[in-house]
Amino acid sequence: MSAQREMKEKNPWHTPLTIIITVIGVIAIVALVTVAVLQNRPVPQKYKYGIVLDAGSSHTALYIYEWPAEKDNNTGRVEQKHSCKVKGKGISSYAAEPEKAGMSLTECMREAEMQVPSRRHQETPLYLGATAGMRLLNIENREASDKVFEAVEKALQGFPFSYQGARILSGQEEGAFGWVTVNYLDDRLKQGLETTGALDLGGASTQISFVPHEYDISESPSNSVAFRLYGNDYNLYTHSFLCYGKDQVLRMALAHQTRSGPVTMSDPCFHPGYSVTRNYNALYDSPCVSERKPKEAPLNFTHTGVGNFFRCQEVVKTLFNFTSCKYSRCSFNGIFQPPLQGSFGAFSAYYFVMNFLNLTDSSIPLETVKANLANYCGTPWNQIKQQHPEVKEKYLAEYCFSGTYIVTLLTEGYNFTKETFSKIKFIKEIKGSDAGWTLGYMLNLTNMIPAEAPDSPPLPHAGYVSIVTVIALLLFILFILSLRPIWPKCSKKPQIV
Ligand SMILES: Nc1nc2c(ncn2[C@@H]2O[C@H](COP(=O)(O)OP(=O)(O)O)[C@@H](O)[C@H]2O)c(=O)[nH]1
Repeated sequence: MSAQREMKEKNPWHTPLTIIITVIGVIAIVALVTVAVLQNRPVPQKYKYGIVLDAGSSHTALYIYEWPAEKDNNTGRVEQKHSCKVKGKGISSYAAEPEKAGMSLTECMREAEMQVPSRRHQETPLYLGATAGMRLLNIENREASDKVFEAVEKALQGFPFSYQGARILSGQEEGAFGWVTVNYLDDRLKQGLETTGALDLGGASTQISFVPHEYDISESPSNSVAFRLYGNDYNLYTHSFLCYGKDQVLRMALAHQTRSGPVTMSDPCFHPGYSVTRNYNALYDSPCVSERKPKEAPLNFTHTGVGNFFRCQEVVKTLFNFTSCKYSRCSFNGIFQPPLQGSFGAFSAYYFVMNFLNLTDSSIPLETVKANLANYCGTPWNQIKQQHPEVKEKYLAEYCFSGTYIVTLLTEGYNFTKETFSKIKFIKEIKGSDAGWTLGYMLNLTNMIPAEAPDSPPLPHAGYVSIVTVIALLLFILFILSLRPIWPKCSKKPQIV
């Protein structure tokens, strides 16, 4: 009994100093790990927002973008949260009644108020960018264009967002920002990968943008945009062809075929059996065709379809001028274009048309695309209407023309061959965000893409916590080992000193 008590008293583990040191050691380690975990735990995500209105020639669309609030210092990913198609036509069509241009935006703006949390309203930038429709109105009637902008500004300022202005984008900006959007969404910029070219087809203009190999920038400075993004330099070639969007090019095709002012016109770009009455004044009411208006023409003409893809291609080809080129090489209309490079993303009306025609699959050879179009154009109008009762007649009637124009523009205009044609991907969106200039525009205006690569933390959160835990455990084991001289000896019999 007394020997046992003596053993207890002499057990070095039971000295008050050892107990205190052990307890402090354990508490310190637990505290260290807890602080590391708590400090670095993922907090519930908070977002910031930006709104861009794309005032196109045929319609206006509103896009809401969001990105993690704590990472707006250039590292957070910006994504499209919501989009809204404004009912009615593009703002340029309200030249005669500008207030209605402003009013037309109200419904989508109200949606935006609901989509963006109210505590973020005041800090959310709101931009409106107008493209070729307003470029044309500005050429045609400057005063009317200014009035439309006044009405739109007034309407937008009535909403609680941080209004940053409405302006017409230059064709160069439209092309370049479309390219930024596609490559940003594909993560090509941050990773410094080879970039994808961008092909955008609107109603009133069309853009081509890509980074060429060995491009001599001095040849045509107006077609070049230099960027430094995430530490990489890009020399982008871009060109916007005003009047070569699909609605204006259709006007040009109709103008070409009615230049003698006939009463009836047979059009290979429309289906056999198609027939509508068109008004000469309405057709020629655009700067893209106004100079071609026949001197003498009746009020109306009957537009009938013949449905012949190859003859339609001949009509479309007459709209491109291949005769003069003062550069080493040109696309058409005397515009410089370096050799095509790499893969391309084709969006906007390229996608609408090719998707309707079931021709978005890049593995379909160019020859098959043409054969399918020839077959489609030759199908009687009645049959087409029966097959697609859900599609708006205006769109439906024009797919033969638009498809023929797309193929002709790409091959004859931009010089895509049967090999390079397969490098075009017809896309609507990338990772949930629509392809188009709006995202690139906002990223640029909010400085969300830095010129230099941002410093990234050396370790991700999980790695950091694991390392702290492992080090803490090692320290604890080391501490226990350091107490070895005072460990009790291992023996069956209690040792009595
Ligand atoms: N088939 C089809 N065409 C569309 C649709 N939405 C727009 N478009 C057409 O696509 C073209 C692009 O229009 P828009 O963006 O307003 O032109 P931009 O301002 O010249 O770039 C126009 O010819 C529109 O008629 C759609 O949902 N389906």
